[in-house]
Amino acid sequence: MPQPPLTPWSDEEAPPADEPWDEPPYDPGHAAEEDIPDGLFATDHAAEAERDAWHRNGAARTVVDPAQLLEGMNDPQREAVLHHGSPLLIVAGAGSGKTRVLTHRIAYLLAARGVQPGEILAITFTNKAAGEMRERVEALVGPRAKAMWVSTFHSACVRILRREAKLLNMSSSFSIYDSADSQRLMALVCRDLDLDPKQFPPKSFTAKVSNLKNELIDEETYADRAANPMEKKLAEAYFLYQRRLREANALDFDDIIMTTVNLLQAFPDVAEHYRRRFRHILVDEYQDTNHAQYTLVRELSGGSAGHAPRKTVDGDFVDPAEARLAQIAPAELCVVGDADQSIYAFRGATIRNILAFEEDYPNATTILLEQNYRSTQTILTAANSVIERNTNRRKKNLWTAGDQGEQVVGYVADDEHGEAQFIADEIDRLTDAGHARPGDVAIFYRTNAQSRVFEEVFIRVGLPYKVVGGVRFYERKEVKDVLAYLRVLSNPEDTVPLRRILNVPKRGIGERAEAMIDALSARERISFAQALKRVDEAYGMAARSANAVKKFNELLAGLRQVVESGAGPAAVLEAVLEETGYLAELQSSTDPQDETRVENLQELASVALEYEKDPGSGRRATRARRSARWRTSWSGWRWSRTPTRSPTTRTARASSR
Ligand SMILES: Nc1ncnc2c1ncn2[C@@H]1O[C@H](COP(=O)(O)OP(=O)(O)OP(=O)(O)O)[C@@H](O)[C@H]1O
Repeated sequence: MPQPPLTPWSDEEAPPADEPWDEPPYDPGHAAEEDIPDGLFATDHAAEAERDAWHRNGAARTVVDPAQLLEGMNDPQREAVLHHGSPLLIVAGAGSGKTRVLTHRIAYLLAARGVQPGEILAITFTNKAAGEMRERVEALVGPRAKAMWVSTFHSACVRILRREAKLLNMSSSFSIYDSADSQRLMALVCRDLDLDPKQFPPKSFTAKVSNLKNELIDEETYADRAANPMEKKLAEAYFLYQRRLREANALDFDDIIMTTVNLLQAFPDVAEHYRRRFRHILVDEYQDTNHAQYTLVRELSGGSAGHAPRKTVDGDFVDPAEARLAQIAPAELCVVGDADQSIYAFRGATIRNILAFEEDYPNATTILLEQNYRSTQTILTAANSVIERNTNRRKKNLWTAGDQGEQVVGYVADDEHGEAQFIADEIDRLTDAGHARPGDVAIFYRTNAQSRVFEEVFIRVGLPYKVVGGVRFYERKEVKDVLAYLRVLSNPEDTVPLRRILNVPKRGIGERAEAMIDALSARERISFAQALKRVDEAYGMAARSANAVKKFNELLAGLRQVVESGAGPAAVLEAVLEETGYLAELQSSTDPQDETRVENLQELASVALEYEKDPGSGRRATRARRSARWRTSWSGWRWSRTPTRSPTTRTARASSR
C-alpha cells in the first residue's frame, strides 16, 4: 500500500495540540476500516428504545434510578443536572464537581428524559479527559455509553469529515498532519517560493496560518485582505500550503475544525443530519475554546443569536436548502467552564466565549458552582484573593463546608537557591517526621527553566525527584545543543557533539555532506574534526556545502579565539548563542515553545555566570545581587537587535562586567 508523504495520524489517535505525540503512527489500512457502525446515524430511535432494556446476550441493561443520580448533590449541582430546555452555562470553580455534574447530567438524560445515547455529543479538550469522562459515564449507565460521542473536538470532527469526505472531494482515508508535519510542509512551500528563511521564517508562517485557521480565515479570504509585502508573501505561502495538503489528500490539525465548520455551513442537509442526530451537546472547558471551536458548537447546536438562516425581504430563505434546517429546534446545549482557569489564550482560546455566552444565547441560564470539595477554606481564601484581581471577571467565590485547615506558609527567600533549599529542608522535615514520602510532595514552578535550581539542590542532598510532563533541565534539546558547542570548544576532536552541532542551527550542511566528510575521515584515517578542515578533499561535495563547512570552521575558530582570550564560561556561552545565530533563530520564532527554550538558555547562562563569578563555596550571600545584575544585562542583550559584534569587542565587554 503506498505510504502518505509525511507522517500523519489516524483519526481517533489525533491528539489535541497539548498532548504528547506518542501515539502510534497512522495506518491507512486501519483508517480505511474505521468503525463507524452502519446504524450510527439512523434516526429510528423508537426501535432502539425497545431494544434498549436488554443486551444482545439477553442480559438486562444497567438500570439507572434518576433519584439516585441526584443523591448527595448540592443545590446548584442538582439544578444543573435537572435543567431542561434553554442553553445552560455552568460556571464551575476548581474542584466544585463539574465532571460529576456533567456525567450525572448525561446519565440523567438517559434515565429520566428518554434521551438515546446516540443523541448525545460530549466534547472535552484532551483525549485523556474524553477517556476519563467516557469511563465515568459508563460506570453510571453501563455499556449504553458506547453509542455516545464522548470525544475531543478533533476526534468528533474527523469522524464527521471521514463520513462526508466525498462532498469535499477528498478520500475518506485522508491523512492528518501533526504540527511537525505541518512545519516540514511549510518549509518546503517556502523553499519552493524562494522565500528567504531569515526574512520569512517558515516556523512563523506555520504559526500564523494556524492562527488564521483558528479564526476561520481561509486562504482566499486572507489573500483578499493581505495588504503589506509580508502579508502578501504569507498569503502566497498559505495558498500553496493548502494546495499541497489537498494534493496529498491531507488535512492539518487546524483544518480539521475549520473544514468541518465550512462543511456544515456549505451543506445545509449535512448540518440538518447532525442537528437531528445530536439533540444534546455538552462542552467541557468552554473557556478554552477558540473562535473556530465556538462556531462549530454554534453550527452543530443552532440557536445562538443571529444564527437563523437568512431570508429575503419576501420572507423566502436565501438558500432554500436551509428551510428544513430552520424547522429543527436547537439542540440542548450545556457548556461548562471557568474563565479563572483559562490556559490556552496563546493558541487562540478566547474567554470571550464564556463571558459572552449570555449575549450569544439570549435565553441562556447560568448556574454557578462555588462549593469546593477539594481544599480547605484557608487555601480557597488565598486563591480567591489572588484571582479576584483579574480584570473582566465574573464574580465567583469558592468556599467549602470543610475545615478551615492549616495556615498557608509564605516564605520569602533571598533568591531562587534559597527557595529551593527551603523546600528541600521542608521535605526532609516532613519525611523525617513520617508525615510524607518524597513522592507525596508536588512542587510547582512557573516556567520550565525554573526546575533547574530544584534539580540541583535535590541531586546535592540526595532527594529522589521526577520532572513531570517535562524533560530534565540538562536533557532539554536546546541545553544539550549549546553544551555541545562548549564541549567542542573545550575538546575540538570530540566527534559526537561536533556532529550534533554541525548543522544546528541549520546552515546548509545536510546529511549527504556530513556523510562525505565522514568518508574522507575514514579514507584518510583522520578525525572527523580534521576532515572538516580538509573539506576540499572530500569527493563529490557540492560547492555550496563545502562553503557552508568552511564557514562553520571559521565560526568555530572565532569562538575558540574568545576562549583563548581568557573569557569565562558566561562570556563564551554568550558568544556561542550570538555567533551561531541559535538565539536569534529562537527569538524570531512565534512558536511559544521557543520562548521557553530562550528561557532555558537564559537559565543556562545564569549557571555559567554563577560559576564564572563565584566557583567556590559560600557564594550564596552575593547571589541575589548578581542574579539581579545578570537579569538586567541579559534582558538588554536578549532583545537588542544590534549587529553582531566581533569576538574581540564582545570579550572586552564581557571582561569589563
Ligand atoms: N456534592 C458533592 N458531595 C461530595 N463530594 C463531591 C460533591 N461534588 C463533587 N464532589 C467531590 O469533589 C471532587 C471534585 O469533583 P470533580 O472531579 O467532579 O470536580 P471538577 O470540578 O471536575 O474538578 P476540576 O475541574 O477542578 O479537576 C471529587 O472528589 C468529587 O467526588
